[in-house]
Amino acid sequence: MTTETTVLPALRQATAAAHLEIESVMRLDRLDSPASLAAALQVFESFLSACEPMIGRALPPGMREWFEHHRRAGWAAQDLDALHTSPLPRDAMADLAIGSAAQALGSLYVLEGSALGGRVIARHLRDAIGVTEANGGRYFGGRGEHTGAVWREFCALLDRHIADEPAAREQACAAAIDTFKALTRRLRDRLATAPAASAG
Ligand SMILES: C=CC1=C(C)/C(=C/C2=NC(=C\c3[nH]c(/C=C4\NC(=O)C(C)=C4C=C)c(C)c3CCC(=O)O)/C(CCC(=O)O)=C2C)NC1=O
Repeated sequence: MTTETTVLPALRQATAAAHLEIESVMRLDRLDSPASLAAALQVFESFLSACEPMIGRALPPGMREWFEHHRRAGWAAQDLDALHTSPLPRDAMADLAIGSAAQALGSLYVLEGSALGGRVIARHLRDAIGVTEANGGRYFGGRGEHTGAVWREFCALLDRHIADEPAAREQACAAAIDTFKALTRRLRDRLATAPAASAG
């Protein structure tokens, strides 16, 4: 038995640098036109479409049903449709291995954590470029007023389902770092080449 009762502080600490790095690439002020929003959404849609099935297969069985109700790739796809933007080609995500339950939990920490920005981002999209849930803001608007409750639910499930041993925590932390890095790389590549202003 360890005395540490939650894996969350370990995940936060392990991913602190990777988190800062992604924030420097994915700043809100870069979502300043429908075209730049669409470029970012292409990356999130492609990333989630590849990661969610990997995570779903590897999660502890007791978490799979919760996960099925909280997948978000479809929201990003819906937004691309509303913005008349094609999805990117399917991504094999060869640089991200999610094989164990601990790895799936660590990776899902990153995806669920990112949803915490929902309300801030929704307000920004509405005020800056007139985007609402109906015309491209479904993914970033996220769970709205339920955001905090879903996050607390996820944190409780994380603690319940992670094996109480150092190796499981280490795997979860490594997978969380890898998830941040894989997404950061794709955002950096896409946002470097995306149009800076609205293509109309
Ligand atoms: C795209 C814009 C975008 C924005 C502007 C954004 C904003 C916020 N992210 C937050 C927290 C987290 N964010 C991440 C991961 C990513 N953050 C990112 O920006 C990207 C891209 C990520 C990865 C997918 C994680 C793991 C946590 C949990 C940290 C924890 O509690 O352990 C909070 C809450 C801050 C607080 O109240 O503590 C806000 C406001 N989220 C976005 O996706």
